[in-house]
Amino acid sequence: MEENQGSIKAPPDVVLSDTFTLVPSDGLLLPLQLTQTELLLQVHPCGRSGPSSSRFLLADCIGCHCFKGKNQSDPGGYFTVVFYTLAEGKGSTIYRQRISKTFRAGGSQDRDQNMDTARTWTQKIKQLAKPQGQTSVLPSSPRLLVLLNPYGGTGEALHLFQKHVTPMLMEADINFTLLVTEGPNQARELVRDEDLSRWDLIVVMAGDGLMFEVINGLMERPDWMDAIKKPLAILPGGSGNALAASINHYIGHQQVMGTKLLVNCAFVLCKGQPYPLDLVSLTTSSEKRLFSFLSLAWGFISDVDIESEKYRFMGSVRFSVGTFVRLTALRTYRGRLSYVKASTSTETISDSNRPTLDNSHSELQPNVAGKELDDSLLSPLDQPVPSHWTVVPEDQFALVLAVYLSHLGADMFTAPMVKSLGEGSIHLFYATSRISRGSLLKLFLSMEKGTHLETEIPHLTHVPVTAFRIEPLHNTGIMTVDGECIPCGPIQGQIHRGLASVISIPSIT
Ligand SMILES: Nc1ncnc2c1ncn2[C@@H]1O[C@H](COP(=O)(O)OP(=O)(O)OP(=O)(O)O)[C@@H](O)[C@H]1O
Repeated sequence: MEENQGSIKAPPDVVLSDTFTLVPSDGLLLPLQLTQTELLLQVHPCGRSGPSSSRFLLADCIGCHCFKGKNQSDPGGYFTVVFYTLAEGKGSTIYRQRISKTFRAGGSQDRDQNMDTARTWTQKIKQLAKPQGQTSVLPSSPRLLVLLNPYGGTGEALHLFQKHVTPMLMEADINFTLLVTEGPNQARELVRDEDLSRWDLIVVMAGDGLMFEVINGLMERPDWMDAIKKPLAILPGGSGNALAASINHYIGHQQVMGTKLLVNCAFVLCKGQPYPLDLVSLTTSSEKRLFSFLSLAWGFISDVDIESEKYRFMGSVRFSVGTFVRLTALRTYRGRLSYVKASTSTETISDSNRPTLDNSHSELQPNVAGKELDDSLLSPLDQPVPSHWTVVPEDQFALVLAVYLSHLGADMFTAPMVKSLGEGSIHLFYATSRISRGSLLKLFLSMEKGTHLETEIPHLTHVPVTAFRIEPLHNTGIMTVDGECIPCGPIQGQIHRGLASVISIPSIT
């Protein structure tokens, strides 16, 4: 919202213009104008102190409703407009905050006429508040299935959903069915067997672990090719919340955590459209196939992730505590690492050239052989990697991380080079045992702001790749996929660009 000192200059594209009383107010009639992009309210007549006009962006508007006055003798017609504007909160952080404005139309003695005016404004505001210039893939009243893990993060997901998300969805006229999960794998089995035509959107209010379950459940279906295109949405309710933080970053929102991140993401859910999400197909030596949207970690990062489970009550601080604990007794792991370098043409996708769901232009588009998704870059795990692969000589590693989103957690801006969803690149980081504890500490302390790669860190390598293979020499240690623990052993993967679909909005910057 912007406030101006001068009177409203007549904008060139006025759609509606009238005078209303602001409720509650001192009864003054105030001029209100609706343009294609804004609602402009003249608050005070010129010459009086204080801001004279307020401007609200329709891009920030999630809903508008009209209603009659409570009192039968009141002939007024009312409408309330709800915005989630970017505003500075405590500690100078900028995040979305609710502003609602209620107007009373009382130009006539006839209640029906005043209600007609309120209805006309409501309908026009709702129409113009829809994302403009984009073909909407979702219906105007989408049917949402919300899967919520009550034990994610600090165990407050249900309370946070009811307090912050339910009111927003109601104001945005979005219906939802809430399913609170009762244990691990329930969500995976549900999406695997569900009649997906009942839902327009599957929303995950949890951490990245539940989203991992949902994606793998969809990929286990016989109709996975269609099922994996079902739009997914994330609301942060876990302790890591990497997908939520990454989308928040790509949009241009400031890095925030907790309820601020939740409100930003709930706004995205109300206003968003599906965007392509890359998946990495992972194969283990037991022929098990997994689909990952975030990361594969071996060594320091997965050790911290899993060993810090016991500090879960601390929320995301658990990762910082876990980092200090593990640094004092750093473990290293012997193994081999190989990869296919990404071609330098892997470009950042701006909103204007972003591939649509059906029209991705990359050579990394999913390749379907028969009914299987073909990992064309990979050879079987029990055979050597193809000759064009780069092979890192066998070494002792402190960490190996393959990450495909910008954030590994709400305050872990691990891959600042990732600017948008669906870029088609895996960012492979590895550090050998020669890295010093001091360097590792510096790396993790500066990761919060994403400044860790601004100076060279000896013995840490970063390379963008499209496929990789990790071969631990001993099956000890911890490996995680999207933060979930898997048995440690040989594993390889390749990226499939835009295979899944996730709700986001265009960048605001
Ligand atoms: N009702 C439940 N009880 C116990 N575990 C559950 C339940 N529902 C889901 N789970 C499991 O909990 C695990 C972690 O869930 P989730 O990702 O939501 O939280 P988190 O680990 O706190 O967050 P993050 O993954 O972002 O760190 C998932 O593997 C999921 O299978």
